[in-house]
Amino acid sequence: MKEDTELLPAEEARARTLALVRPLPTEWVRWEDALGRALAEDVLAQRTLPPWDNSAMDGFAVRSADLAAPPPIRLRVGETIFAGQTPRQEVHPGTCARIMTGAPLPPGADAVVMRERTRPGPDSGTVDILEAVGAGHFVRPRGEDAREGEVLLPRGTPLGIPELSLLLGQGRGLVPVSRRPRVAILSTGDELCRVDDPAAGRIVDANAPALALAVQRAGGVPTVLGIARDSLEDVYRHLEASEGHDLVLTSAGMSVGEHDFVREALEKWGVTQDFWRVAIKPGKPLAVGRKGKTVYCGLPGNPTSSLVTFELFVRPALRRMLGHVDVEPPRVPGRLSGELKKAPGLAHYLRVTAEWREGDLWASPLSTQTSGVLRSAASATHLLHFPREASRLTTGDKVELFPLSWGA
Ligand SMILES: Nc1nc2c(c(=O)[nH]1)N[C@H]1C(S)=C(S)[C@@H](COP(=O)(O)OP(=O)(O)OC[C@H]3O[C@@H](n4cnc5c(N)ncnc54)[C@H](O)[C@@H]3O)O[C@H]1N2
Ligand code: MOO
Repeated sequence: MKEDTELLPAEEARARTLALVRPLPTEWVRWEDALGRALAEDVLAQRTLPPWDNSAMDGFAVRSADLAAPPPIRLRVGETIFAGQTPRQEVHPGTCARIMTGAPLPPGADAVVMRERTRPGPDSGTVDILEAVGAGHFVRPRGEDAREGEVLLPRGTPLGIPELSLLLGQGRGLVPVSRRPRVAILSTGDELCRVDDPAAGRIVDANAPALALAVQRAGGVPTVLGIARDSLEDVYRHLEASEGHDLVLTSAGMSVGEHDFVREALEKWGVTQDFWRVAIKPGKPLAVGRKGKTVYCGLPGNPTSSLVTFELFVRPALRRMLGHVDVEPPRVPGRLSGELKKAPGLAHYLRVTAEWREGDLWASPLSTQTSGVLRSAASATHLLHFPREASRLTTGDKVELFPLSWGA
């Protein structure tokens, strides 16, 4: 890979990463597997919902014209209509029907008076209506939720619970979505051992499992390829198992140390590097490239750096593969609680805890911000963006906060 000493601004690095990925091919999945994914096609309504005008309340279906006189107005009560029944009688002038929520409005009626606004009449079979209501009152009109043939939800719609409920209401248990990205994860480092095979003097590989969880939470299917030793040959040998994946994440070996072989191994494996090194802290030595349809992200080894770069670059790429339209990391306005200083040049993404106070989200940076420390990532709720060229922020300054997707 070509040495490139230019540091890319984070926004540009994200745009270039996103330019390498496309939504993956469509598959039809059952609703249980669709939550959090995005619609791969426009979905048309195949039924009109509600299928008929129906009552929004338990009460009486009336002719609004009967209620022109000052209340109380006495009406004769005909049939009782429950949800799921078909009315058998027309409501004639001077009469009404007892009706339950969801039951179809009987012919002749054009409004519903809720039960609490009535009282039984003196004669059985009569009711006194205590309020005058206009046509349409407490009537849920036919087609209010959906009309057959119209676009119910457009392609790219994120499938949350109401969207899936809407599709289920249409009788659709199968949903078109982009297939889940297959993501290979490779840790590198002579110092590493596996968590189920710990060795004295070694560092347990926490990055690959953490990234696997992050991939899973983002909607991808992770495969951990193991731990490669710090040699060109061993990293290359492990990369052979990355064939057939949509995305490959490597961890560590990205810097300029004498054991940092990952970029060289990626180049030998045939990956064309798009960029290396981003003007951010943590996460500066990130590299992104492509081989065929597979995108390779070389993440820095420090555990916090690997999670932050996942959040800022990898997760948006996974979201695009999953067919989401809105893929930028979400951000919210906040205010800084505290003082911050740095040299211009790198944008810092600080681990903060944020709480709502007096109408603002106040962010307090956690005391340790070094990339090697995971403790502060563990208690952080947001990342605070301290812009590249800024050198000082003080209490009350407006800041951009990135809510973290990695927490519980
Ligand atoms: N001369 C320079 N040195 C460094 C620079 C630089 O610009 N010039 N950049 C620093 C930055 S920033 C970072 S970030 C790190 C990234 O280094 P690498 O990606 O090469 O990662 P390593 O050096 O191999 O490891 C860093 C650190 O993380 C631990 N680690 C690695 N893998 C795992 C894992 N799977 N699970 C848990 N912990 C892991 C590793 O033991 C090291 O402590 O480079 C700086 N240096
Ligand atoms: O950018 Mo590195 O990720 O500070 O430690």
